[in-house]
Amino acid sequence: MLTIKYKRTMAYKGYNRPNVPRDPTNEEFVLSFTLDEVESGSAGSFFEEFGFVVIRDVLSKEEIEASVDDVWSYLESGAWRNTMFSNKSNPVANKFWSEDNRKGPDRNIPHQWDACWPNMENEGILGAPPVFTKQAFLNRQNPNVIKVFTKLLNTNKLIVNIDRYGLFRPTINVDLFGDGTVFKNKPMWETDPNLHLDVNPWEYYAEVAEPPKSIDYARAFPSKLSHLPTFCEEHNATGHSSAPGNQIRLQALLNFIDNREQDGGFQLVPGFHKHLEQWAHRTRDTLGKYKRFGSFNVLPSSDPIHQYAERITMPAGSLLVWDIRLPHGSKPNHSDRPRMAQFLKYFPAPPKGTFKQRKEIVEAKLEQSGIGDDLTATGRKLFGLEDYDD
Ligand SMILES: O=C(O)CCC(=O)C(=O)O
Repeated sequence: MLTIKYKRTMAYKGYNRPNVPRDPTNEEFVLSFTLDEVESGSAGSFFEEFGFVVIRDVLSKEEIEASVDDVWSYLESGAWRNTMFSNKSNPVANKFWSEDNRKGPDRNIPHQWDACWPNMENEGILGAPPVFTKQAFLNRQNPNVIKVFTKLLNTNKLIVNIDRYGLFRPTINVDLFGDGTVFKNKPMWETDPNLHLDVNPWEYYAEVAEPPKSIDYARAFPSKLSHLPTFCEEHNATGHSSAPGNQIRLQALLNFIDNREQDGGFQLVPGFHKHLEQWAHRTRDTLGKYKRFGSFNVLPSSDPIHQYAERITMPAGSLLVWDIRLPHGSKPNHSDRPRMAQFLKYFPAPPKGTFKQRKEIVEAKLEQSGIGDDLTATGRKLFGLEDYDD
């Protein structure tokens, strides 16, 4: 027992945890940067040091309101159900399909949130499928968001992945019927605390680089317009650190409601991007032995790494970007306020023609979303509908 503990602690020898500065104007939040500070490079210097950065005022008040409304509407629509129950044209699904069983719970009646809630509730994610709503697409093509990624990735030829929404239910003083009559604490709505890596560190830092795997976007589902979880994972199949586009890999979220410590939400291990390589070598024959082939690696709750994690709190409308090499995850909600976010990943465009299958699916989903003329020329490239010029 003692030996294992010693070995695990050794894995963090040489890791120097930097102290994350607080916002001098509001101690509830960590230090954040403006879009001008992204331009000037000061946000980038912070990012290099800490492995993450919060950019505030990326979304306008109207965009925040529209996004909050869209997360609730998405919950209510039931569009997060998997294809068996949401795809009318599938003969098996047809047997079960009806307008009634397709709906989700009412945003104003938390009493309904027990019996009917999207899966992945332990993670605070609204169901497994990626989100294809108009507002989610608009946020993905938001010029301010693109500005940040263009600067941090040093290229304007970007692709965005199609990811999900996060919604942590409030757990304190919940107004069950939305009419001020019955209030309950709901500890069972707390999400599981977790730290993980969306990359396989042992593969990323392998002595011999293996070629990256190709992705089947319509994997295992009868209709190419159905469930499609692969979209959320595409950025994780990184392969080796020396592969093209792998020198820096970013993940991000847009935060829609002021997020304080007690609201639960994102946490990370600051500065760990500088230590991951060492850690991967040290843990290759212990942790790595069991998790070798996965690109999603949860760090055991007994691992001392949890003591180094920090909640990243921030105002509504902020964009948080982190390096894929940071162990990260979330902590549960302990307040009367929900936590809401949209997850995003941008990456340099791969060679022309890589996205034939992906393009067909995204094109159909964009049309279904009703984005119409609001799809921008940049959006068409970001979503992979059109190639970038050489
Ligand atoms: O913010 C969260 O709830 C966790 C997000 C996360 O772990 C991820 O996007 O990989």
